[in-house]
Amino acid sequence: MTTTTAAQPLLTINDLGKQYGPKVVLRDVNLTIQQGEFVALVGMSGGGKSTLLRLIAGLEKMSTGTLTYPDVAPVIRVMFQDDRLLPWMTVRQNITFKRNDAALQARSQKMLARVGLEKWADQYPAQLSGGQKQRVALARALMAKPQLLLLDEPLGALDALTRRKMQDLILQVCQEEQLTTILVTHDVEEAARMADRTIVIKDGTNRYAEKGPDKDDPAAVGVVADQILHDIIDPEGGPA
Ligand SMILES: Nc1ncnc2c1ncn2[C@@H]1O[C@H](COP(=O)(O)OP(=O)(O)OP(=O)(O)O)[C@@H](O)[C@H]1O
Repeated sequence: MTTTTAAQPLLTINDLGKQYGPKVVLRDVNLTIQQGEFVALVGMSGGGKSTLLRLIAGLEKMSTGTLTYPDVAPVIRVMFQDDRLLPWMTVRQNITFKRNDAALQARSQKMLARVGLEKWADQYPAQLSGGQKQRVALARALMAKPQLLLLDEPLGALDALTRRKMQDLILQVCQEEQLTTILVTHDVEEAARMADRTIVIKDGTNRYAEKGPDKDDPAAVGVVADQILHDIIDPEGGPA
């Protein structure tokens, strides 16, 4: 997503560190996320990407450092790899939690339309495909009109074609809703394809940042994906 207005920080992370007991998972993370930016976090498995996302979400406390919002604290929603839908509720109930408020019902209708599921509103999660369930999870995340959407491998369990369609849907929705988005992914091509900027988390810190390709040039995605992969595996990598 390309922003046309001058970049304004949505959140700033300074010298962030996270330990679990003696185990240091993150250290010296310094990062600024701009409003409207789509940022991907990539890196080796166990490198601390999801931990960083949970810290940003406020689901865990950092051990050291600060996370500040130059403006007001944004409304944040998280989408995970598993859809976390309630099986005893219909699609609509899963996103409205059975509240009957008229504005909420209207927004649920709009969000279901946005993710292409109006016709599935009265079905139960067990009747949906994996991709459809993730669409419901996306609609649910959007209900609160978040400013910051955190995506923790939400497409990891989907087949390649469904995944590609979901990438496009997420990009479109993020643009329409003017969201700032942080995506954790294992897939370097997904990062290159979706993100304005990809941050490589390595040795517990943010080592590299790769700018996303021109979205109108499909061939450029592969070039950026290769560079991200190189950053991840480069044994000589220094600080960003
Ligand atoms: N609650 C916890 N207690 C102890 N260790 C934890 C806890 N949560 C995460 N860790 C450890 O922190 C490290 C980073 O985990 P994290 O899930 O953030 O990595 P990741 O980069 O997201 O990995 P993956 O790509 O495999 O999902 C791992 O070694 C993990 O075992």
